[in-house]
Amino acid sequence: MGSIPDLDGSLQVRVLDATPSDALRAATVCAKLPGTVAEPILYSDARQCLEDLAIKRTDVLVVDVETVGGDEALSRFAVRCPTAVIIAVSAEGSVTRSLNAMRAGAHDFLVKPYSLDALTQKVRAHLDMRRSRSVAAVPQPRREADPLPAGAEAGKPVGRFSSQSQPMRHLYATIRRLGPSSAPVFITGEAGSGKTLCAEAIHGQSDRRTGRLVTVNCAGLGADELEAELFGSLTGSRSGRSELLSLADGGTLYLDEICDMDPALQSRLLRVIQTGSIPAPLGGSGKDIDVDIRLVCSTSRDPLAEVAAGRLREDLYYRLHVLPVQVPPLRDRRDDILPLAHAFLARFAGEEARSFRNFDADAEARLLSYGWPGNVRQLENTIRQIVVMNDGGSVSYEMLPLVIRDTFNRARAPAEDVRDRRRPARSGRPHSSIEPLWAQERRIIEDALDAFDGNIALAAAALEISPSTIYRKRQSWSERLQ
Ligand SMILES: Nc1ncnc2c1ncn2[C@@H]1O[C@H](COP(=O)(O)OP(=O)(O)OP(=O)(O)O)[C@@H](O)[C@H]1O
Repeated sequence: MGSIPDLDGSLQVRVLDATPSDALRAATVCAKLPGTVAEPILYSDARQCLEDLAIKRTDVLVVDVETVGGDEALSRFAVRCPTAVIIAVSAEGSVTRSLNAMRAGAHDFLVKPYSLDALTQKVRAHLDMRRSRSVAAVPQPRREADPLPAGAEAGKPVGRFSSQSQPMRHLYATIRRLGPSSAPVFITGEAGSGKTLCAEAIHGQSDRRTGRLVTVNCAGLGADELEAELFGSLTGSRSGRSELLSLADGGTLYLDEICDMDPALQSRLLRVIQTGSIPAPLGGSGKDIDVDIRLVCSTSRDPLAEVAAGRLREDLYYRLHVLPVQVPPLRDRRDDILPLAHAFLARFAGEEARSFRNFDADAEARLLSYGWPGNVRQLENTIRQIVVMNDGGSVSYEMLPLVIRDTFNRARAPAEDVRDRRRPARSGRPHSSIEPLWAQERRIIEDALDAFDGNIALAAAALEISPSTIYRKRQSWSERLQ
């Protein structure tokens, strides 16, 4: 049991989910993983799966937390397949549920209904990490120095990046150079440009890749929740220890959108960086805990302007801004647009069983001239939307979403919209009839979900946001309404 995935024979996949359609979806994705994959085994009975894990090899286990019987039970599954990549899925999308699943031994967590793409990416990323770990474990002859790859080699894509433009080749070389250091990295770049991919690649290039990469979206959690998850609390954490920080011990902590972290939390983080230890929770009897964590953080804003505005502590900025990395916006690397569009087209056409193979000349010209304010994420979502809504051999200009086809008209429309919307207020619309922003946002997102029969991936694509934004928003609405 517990052989190295994909290195000695076919990949063995097991899926445990009492809902047959969910089990089948997961199995279909796993069957398409790279390399030789044995026919995935589906279980609806947790006991049968547990018995098989004890005696049969498992490389990938996709497991529904509710079918297993909760997080405690999940840990019994995890100990029976210590080298398998375990992805826990659950209909409950709370941060606590996801953290408990990870504590129980899962490598990653997805909220149902998850997109097939999200599952593929997670399984692939963990398999890649395992593969590089097992290769690293083979003793290498001692060398005087480990030179960095030079020239063209240094500019080859790292991690999950695939683009090849000159600015990106420069970025890959930078990541290779700073990856092995333990100094903090500060990533800047517009939303959707690839900052998360960058953090993953930096972790993958470091000796810490055998440890965890723990990602925290500072914009996605309320101040109290983030504090409890990051620093632990006597009431909120079972052990009284700092849960996320201790999960990242020996690995990398990626703080996404650091400027959104509450200033009081920024002070506590600064103290952890200064002392290299996590203070025991206030009022507790425990001791400070020494940790070895590499910090990588990101922002899509101008960090110095955030310091000037008092949203980012200056002393924290200088502690974190040691190795700066900038991910260029897509409009500044137009050579990437068509190769990325073709790669997304091939991927989504395969996933959605469509026959698209290319773009016609007008469509290509428009993709190239468009500004892509939402960067690679917008391009990815646009291609997915086109593939889902159409079929044919090549993508035509008419298949492009209106916002991309007709920038001039769309650019005028919002201003007119705003004028139209302001008019009723001036004519005496009562203030009490103005709906709060979060409620308007909720209505728009729920309309999109209705339009796509509850499919979060498609609704997110149409709204040009990431599926995780929808999950986060839903979580915050349910908390508001409790
Ligand atoms: N060079 C690339 N090659 C392939 N896919 C990419 C590339 N860059 C970004 N992507 C894809 O684009 C999407 C957005 O990337 P990512 O999440 O890393 O951006 P981000 O800057 O962290 O976004 P945000 O600021 O919203 O958190 C992801 O689905 C990612 O896989």
